[in-house]
Amino acid sequence: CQIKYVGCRQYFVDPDDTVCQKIVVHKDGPRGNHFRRAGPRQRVYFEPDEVHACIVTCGGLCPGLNTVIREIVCGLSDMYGVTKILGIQGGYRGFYARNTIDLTPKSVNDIHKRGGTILGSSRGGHDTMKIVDSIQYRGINQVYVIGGDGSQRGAGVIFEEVRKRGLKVAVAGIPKTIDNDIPVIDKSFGFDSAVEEAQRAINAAHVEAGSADNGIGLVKLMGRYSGFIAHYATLASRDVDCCLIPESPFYLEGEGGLFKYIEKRLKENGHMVIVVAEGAGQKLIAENMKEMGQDASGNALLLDVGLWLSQKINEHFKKNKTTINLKYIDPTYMIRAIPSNASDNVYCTLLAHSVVHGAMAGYTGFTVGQVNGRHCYIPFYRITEKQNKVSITDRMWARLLSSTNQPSFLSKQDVDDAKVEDERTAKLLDGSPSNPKVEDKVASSNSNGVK
Ligand SMILES: Nc1ncnc2c1ncn2[C@@H]1O[C@H](COP(=O)(O)OP(=O)(O)O)[C@@H](O)[C@H]1O
Ligand SMILES: O=P(O)(O)OC[C@H]1O[C@](O)(COP(=O)(O)O)[C@@H](O)[C@@H]1O
Ligand SMILES: [Mg+2]
Repeated sequence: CQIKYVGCRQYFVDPDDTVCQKIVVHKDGPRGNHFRRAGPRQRVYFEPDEVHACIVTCGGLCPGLNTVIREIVCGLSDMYGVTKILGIQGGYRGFYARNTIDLTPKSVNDIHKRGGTILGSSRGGHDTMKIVDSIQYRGINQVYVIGGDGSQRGAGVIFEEVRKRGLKVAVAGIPKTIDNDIPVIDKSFGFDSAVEEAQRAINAAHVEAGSADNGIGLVKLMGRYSGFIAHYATLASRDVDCCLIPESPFYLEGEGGLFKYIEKRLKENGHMVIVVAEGAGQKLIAENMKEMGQDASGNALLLDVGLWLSQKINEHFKKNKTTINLKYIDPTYMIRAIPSNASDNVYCTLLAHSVVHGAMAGYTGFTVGQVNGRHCYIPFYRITEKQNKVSITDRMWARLLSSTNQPSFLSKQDVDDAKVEDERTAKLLDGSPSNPKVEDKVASSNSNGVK
């Protein structure tokens, strides 16, 4: 089967092309992992009229979800002439407990202008047997899962079960996470939009703080285990005096602590802005509050660091008989609910087209992602074995510290621990040097040897 509109041979990707995970290597060192390069193949595995695709969105919202849905539908339809595309509503549990909708280029035409997901999403409800029964019963042979680390783990077990049953089904993921906590890939879609939108909240905090005596603007941003939004929004803004993230422990009292730093900034400048990622300081808060448990997907429910910090700062200055004006802004869900910006829209389009090319070529058990600027197919297990975190020992975090002039809050022990953790992560993600992975093809996983 051939791709519809392709006129020139150069457009196709050589199936043996690979993308290397490590771009900076020692001249005598190992070359590291390579992933299959994404893109259209001259020969594809599925005939368009035999394809029955489905799309599901799982986990929290993220700008760009609708763009990815739109471009999978339009990519399948316009590039390959596929007509049967099903939208699974309400996340994984939608496979067995909810309605489905038919998706056509016409029905998805305008959706990229809207935030959220037209399919709905949910946490929890991943029942592998019921999901694969539903895939089998409906005759679905391409499954597109748009979701974060949890969803990709879910896609991984669906892929295993599909393989066990010998079904001719391609299972493919598109990584979604506003927190940018998926490893290996350069960044996740929606992240740029989130950082841009966060600027509006930081600006407001700065205006409020600057207009009052001893004004303090405190902004909480998302980031459960990874503080990338707070980190990048701080670097982008230049109005932030202190950024607190989950990866970097901090303390309040004494020399080198947050209170002393606030006192110094107020003295120097008369006002200050603090950005805090929602997962920051959780250990510190848990010392005086009860933990909150877990959500339906097993993610930790967080204590509200923004409210807690506001209260602690207010108490501290009251005790010191200093009047301050603290304004706390929590824009988290407002940021998550926006449509994606222009650069994310382009990124979402490329990801969607790349994943369609991969599934049509018969690859399965992979997530599409950009690695060192090139799109490629990454086996599920490579991105689910570790979370992407801000490295507090690398130069990007050092740039932030020099831009805010905040104390590092870290002891030598903290830095040594972070270095050990960074090395462990690098080893785990690098794995053993290998040939291109994703050798899993729908055909080779089919015990009946179809095609
Ligand atoms: N280890 C896992 N195995 C199977 N399904 C999982 C696993 N972890 C999470 N899921 C499912 O993936 C979906 C999304 O997970 P969640 O953690 O809420 O969001 P995200 O995918 O954005 O990280 C949920 O329906 C959840 O049940
Ligand atoms: O209130 P909800 O929907 O559970 O979402 C809160 C969480 O969702 C996130 O935005 C993203 O998490 P996921 O990538 O797991 O969807 C986190 O930053 C935040 O802690
Ligand atoms: Mg997650």
